[in-house]
Amino acid sequence: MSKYVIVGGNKLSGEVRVGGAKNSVLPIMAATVLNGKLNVLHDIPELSDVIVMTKILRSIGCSVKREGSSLVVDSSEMNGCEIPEDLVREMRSSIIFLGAVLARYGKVIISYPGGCEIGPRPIDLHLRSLREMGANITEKHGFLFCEAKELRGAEIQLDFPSVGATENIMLAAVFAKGTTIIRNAAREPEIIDLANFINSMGGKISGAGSATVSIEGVTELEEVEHQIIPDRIVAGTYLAAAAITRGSIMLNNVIPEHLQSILYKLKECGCHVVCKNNTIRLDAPDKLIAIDSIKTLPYPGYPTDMQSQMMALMTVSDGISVFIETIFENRFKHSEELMRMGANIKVDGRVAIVKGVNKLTGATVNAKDLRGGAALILAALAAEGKTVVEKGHHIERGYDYLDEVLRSVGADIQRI
Ligand SMILES: CC(=O)N[C@H]1[C@@H](OP(=O)(O)OP(=O)(O)OC[C@H]2O[C@@H](n3ccc(=O)[nH]c3=O)[C@H](O)[C@@H]2O)O[C@H](CO)[C@@H](O)[C@@H]1O
Ligand SMILES: C=C(OP(=O)(O)O)C(=O)O
Repeated sequence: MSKYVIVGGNKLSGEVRVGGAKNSVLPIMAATVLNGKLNVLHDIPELSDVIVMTKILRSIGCSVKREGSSLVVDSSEMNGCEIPEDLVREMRSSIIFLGAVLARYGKVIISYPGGCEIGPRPIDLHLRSLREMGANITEKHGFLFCEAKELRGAEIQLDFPSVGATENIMLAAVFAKGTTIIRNAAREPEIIDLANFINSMGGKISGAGSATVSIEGVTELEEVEHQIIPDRIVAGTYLAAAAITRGSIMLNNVIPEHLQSILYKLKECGCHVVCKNNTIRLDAPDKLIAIDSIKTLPYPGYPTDMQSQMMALMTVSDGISVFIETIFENRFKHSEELMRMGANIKVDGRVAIVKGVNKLTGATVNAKDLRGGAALILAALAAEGKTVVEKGHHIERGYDYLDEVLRSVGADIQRI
């Protein structure tokens, strides 16, 4: 198991190119089963989640080849609909095979998904919606047996704008008879990327990025080549890394519009931020100002996936910040580890109160989940002395070459 050893105190300075978004790549990889043809995907990060997705695709007969930063998936020889349980339990996104394989094969057997422990992550909205489209789903011994001779278009009202449920419905609806309308759909940029991918193959999806998405069923899809959008959370994490070290950074290959809620908070804590075309430059102040409150919300609200990194930043700010986590029930596990480093944090259910301290001190800490792990790396960059962040595999689900990238902008960090 990997760990990261960091000696804090270096101001970061330099340029970083941001790669493709994990949360776009994973559903799009699942969507490659749809066309039964060649799919060429560009800007694919080297993440452990991408490796798991690759193994799943291969297990059902697809060929997957990495060519530099591109991935070539040929789904013409797909010959199975049973998704291996050990792989499904490794990550949440495996559940997106539910809609994709059902659409292509008319049948799928899949277990309940695993992933980071950040609170309960039910899939009731996914299942209810697919049932509304005519899927017959039975649940037994932790497995889902789904079948649909023909899926039909339906008007689906989501109780919550779930990212995964919106994606599963979009995928299932691609070949459905008639039109499917999703109301209260998730509006994340990754939903638009998935829709663009499907439309490039000949699908008919409109409204992605708004609360109402409409999918008209088609009968066939073509070969496709697609560029994945840049990862807004990775971008936000590197901006926060520069901010916590009182440094500066220039990010290339970003879509500033996707980071508006994050940039707004970084400006509130005193950072100077300039966006120009596909770049963002951040210069940090000598002393960060505490942000009054951060409430996580579905896009375009402040993302839950940037909550822990911003908390790391607030541990060394001037004043008190309140965090309200509305998306996941148990996403403050990093706070205990930050406290080992000298942070002053009180957690009560979904609320955390952070009182800024003058300095953090290096310690041995555990990454408990992906973004919480990233938050510990950020804290370590600012802390006095040496920090060891153990259980680095969580971090490698979402950040590739993290140590190399941070070293290239001046950090003292080693991956062991
Ligand atoms: C691979 C990927 O894209 N992951 C992202 C996706 O996860 P994911 O797609 O799992 O997140 P959802 O938007 O579905 O979940 C948000 C909330 O809705 C609840 N819920 C969801 C589905 C359901 O059937 N029932 C239900 O109650 C969840 O428990 C959670 O509390 O969006 C999250 C919220 O922005 C991000 O943190 C994840 O990084
Ligand atoms: C929670 C996350 O991802 P996943 O949904 O893949 O677990 C995340 O990216 O922070």
